[in-house]
Amino acid sequence: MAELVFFSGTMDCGKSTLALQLDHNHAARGRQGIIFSRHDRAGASTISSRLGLRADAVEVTDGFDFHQHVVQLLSAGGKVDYLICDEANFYGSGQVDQLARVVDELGIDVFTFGITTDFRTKLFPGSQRLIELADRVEVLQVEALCWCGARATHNARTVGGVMVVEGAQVVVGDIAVNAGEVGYEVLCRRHHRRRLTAATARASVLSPDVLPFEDQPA
Ligand SMILES: Nc1ncnc2c1ncn2[C@@H]1O[C@H](COP(=O)(O)OP(=O)(O)O)[C@@H](O)[C@H]1O
Ligand SMILES: Cc1cn([C@H]2C[C@H](O)[C@@H](COP(=O)(O)O)O2)c(=O)[nH]c1=O
Repeated sequence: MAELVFFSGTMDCGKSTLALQLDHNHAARGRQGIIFSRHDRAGASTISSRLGLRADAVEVTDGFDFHQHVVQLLSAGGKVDYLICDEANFYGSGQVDQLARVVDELGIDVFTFGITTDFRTKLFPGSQRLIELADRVEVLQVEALCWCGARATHNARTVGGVMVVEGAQVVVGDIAVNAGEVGYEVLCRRHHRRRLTAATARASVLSPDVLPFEDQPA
């Protein structure tokens, strides 16, 4: 039976890599798939992984209708066995409903990939709907790590390495700490709550305020 699966995790845990691997494995067995993405860092109509893999993809725009797109392809005599949907956190909740229809009414497997929560720990609309509708939610096995070594569970947005908590939900970017640039860093919940990024933790260790006093007068 066809399935709607949501592969989720933090940024940088290997979601796009897995999406491309799944596509490769299914295609190698003669199955016909379509890859979709939205706002990939490498540009429109692309799916890219930090391991260097990249492929063409159909760009999902605001008005895009997955069900209509697949029905049109099938009506034109095309074959569609599965959909790979990357950056699904950026999809609209209605588009996730369309994906569920593709599974239930057309018998096509849909594999979706995305982060669940934004830099403020709030669910993205697309991810929320996937958690509500998916047959399975799979948390990726390759764990991204916080600077402290604990498993990273949250995504922080940074400017010059300092965590920020104001701003638009969607700002395309990468894991980075370049001065002045908007970037992201994955953290454990404890350090996300305390807004302690790698750079701020390093700075607080180096700060004379927190060094033990020596040669104190008696
Ligand atoms: N130079 C490297 N050598 C080995 N693995 C790497 C390297 N660079 C990135 N990776 C792996 O790629 C993962 C990120 O993959 P990617 O598919 O881009 O993640 P996501 O889509 O979840 O943001 C990292 O967690 C790491 O395991
Ligand atoms: C936390 C968070 C992330 N984003 C953006 C940043 C990246 O462009 C993507 C995630 O891509 P990845 O392949 O999972 O690394 O999402 C955002 O727009 N808003 C956020 O709060």
